[in-house]
Amino acid sequence: MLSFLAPRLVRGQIQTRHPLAHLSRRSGLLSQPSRTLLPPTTATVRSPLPTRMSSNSSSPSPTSQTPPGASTPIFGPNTDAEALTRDLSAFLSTTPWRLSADRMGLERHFRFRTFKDTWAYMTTIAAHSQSARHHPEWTNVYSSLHVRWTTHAPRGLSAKDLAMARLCEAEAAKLGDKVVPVEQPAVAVGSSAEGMECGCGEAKREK
Ligand SMILES: C[C@H](O)[C@H](O)[C@H]1CNC2=NC(N)=NC(=O)C2=N1
Repeated sequence: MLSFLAPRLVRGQIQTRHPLAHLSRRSGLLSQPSRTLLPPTTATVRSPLPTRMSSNSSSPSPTSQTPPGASTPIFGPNTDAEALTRDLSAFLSTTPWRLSADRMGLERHFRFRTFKDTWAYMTTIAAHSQSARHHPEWTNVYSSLHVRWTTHAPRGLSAKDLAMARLCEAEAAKLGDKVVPVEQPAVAVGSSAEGMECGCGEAKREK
């Protein structure tokens, strides 16, 4: 029985995770992942990128039908799909960033030591966003932050999203242990605070 094809129920949401995803996370051992026959879900897609990516659709719209390759990104028009696919694969296999469930965004969950650290990080990213004229979709609850990069117009994943996700990663790396390692949540929380572990209960009084 192909039990690994069965969706995993996490907090009432369906999660699709390639059974060998752990092999590909850093080792790159799984270069040709098999595709599941599952429709896109509201959960973060954790499968590594297939080698064949979606084309530059001018009207990307996730359908209710099973797509060929549920984890292929949906790029915006005028995107160099080949180059972006290559760069994305490298980025996703070396960082906690994930392709979002609608396949049009990159997202990562952060946890900081304190609210002050979180706020400072958001201020830094906000300033970069203003300069780059590309703005995040993000949700903050106390010291938790969920960041998603997608391009609204024209709709779809673009090189700008990857550039901003890289920038977020670089800024977080500068903060050292002010960024707390955290499992990426199975449930995408970009659209609401649901599922965000704020860490309030564990927090000591901030200065
Ligand atoms: C004119 C201005 O550059 C555009 O409206 C920008 C603003 N910030 C943006 N941010 C994001 N994430 N996607 C966009 O399409 C976008 N468009």
